[in-house]
Amino acid sequence: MASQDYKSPTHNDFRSDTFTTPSPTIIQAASTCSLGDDDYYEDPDTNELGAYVAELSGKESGLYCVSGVMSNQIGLRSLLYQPPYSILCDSRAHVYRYEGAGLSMLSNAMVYPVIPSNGLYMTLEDIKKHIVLSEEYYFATTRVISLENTISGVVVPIEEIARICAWAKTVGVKTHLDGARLWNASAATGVSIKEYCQHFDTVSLCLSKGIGAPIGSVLVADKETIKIGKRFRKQLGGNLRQAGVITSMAMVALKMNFPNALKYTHEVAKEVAELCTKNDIKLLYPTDTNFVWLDFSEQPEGTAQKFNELGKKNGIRLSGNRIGIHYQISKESVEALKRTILELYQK
Ligand SMILES: Cc1ncc(COP(=O)(O)O)c(C=O)c1O
Ligand SMILES: C[C@@H](O)[C@H](N)C(=O)O
Repeated sequence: MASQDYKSPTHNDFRSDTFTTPSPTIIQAASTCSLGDDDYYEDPDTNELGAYVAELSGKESGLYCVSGVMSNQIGLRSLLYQPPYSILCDSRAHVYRYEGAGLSMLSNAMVYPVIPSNGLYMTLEDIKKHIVLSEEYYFATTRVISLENTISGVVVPIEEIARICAWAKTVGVKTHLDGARLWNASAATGVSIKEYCQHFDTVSLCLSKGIGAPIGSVLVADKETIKIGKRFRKQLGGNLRQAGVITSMAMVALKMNFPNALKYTHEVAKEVAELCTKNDIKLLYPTDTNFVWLDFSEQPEGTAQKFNELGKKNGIRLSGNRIGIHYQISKESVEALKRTILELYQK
């Protein structure tokens, strides 16, 4: 279901779902947006978006942030007091690997990265093995467990989330969810955003990926934590003036695309995964949502580069072994992708 009212310039871009572009319908929202000053929290469209996402998540309050990095870093910082302290997360976590070392520079936090024993997502057993609960002066006591769902496109089971967060509460550790693609987890499992979010103290929800908004994320939490987060957003220069220009578009995108546009991307991803399986092409992770991961570990050096070049020849954009499907990917691009994969493996 590529967006019916327009063909995105990124209809052939499989590098990531961050490449969704606002359709005319989404852009149109900006022409009738409210123009309040969001530094005074007086912009109706921005307040409405925060309240709407908070309602979906079952949290008291939502704070609009201009990026997922900002909402993650504010969410985590708002749960931390008096360093030294540590945050425990998956060794692949975005908050640890791809946010400019924000945890060490903005939060002065140590990070304990954990390689999940099942290779897919951290379990409570993994966490218990690596968490530091001692208050002894030797240690940076773990104050927050940060999960990511989906992680590498894999859905973390709600049962595991419930176990981890319930246990964290018993030992006085806070929990954050990087829910950049929680929309995808919900669309894939039918578990509501609210059911996922109820377990966490803070949740960051991106609107600029599969949802298709041009900019932004929303951090949701209780009122007190969001009040603390507002100070950190101000410090980061994240308080906008007439934010309605972009939050109006985000609201339209969210209402238009969740969950059906995401379900479509999951169907396409499964179709590509099935082609691989049928041709004995190994995948690195299960295709739970909108990412297909080719396993290049047994392929010759330079396979990723060769894949990108073959893609370019076939008119599509690739970025190594991770294939990202977004709702604006065209059918002809999917066919070109399939041809490219079969060419790469000489099938
Ligand atoms: C899992 C995850 N969290 C957070 C982010 C950060 O979002 P943004 O690029 O909007 O800062 C990304 C990247 O897009 C991501 O993949
Ligand atoms: C690379 C990373 O920052 C981005 N979030 C992506 O998944 O494409």
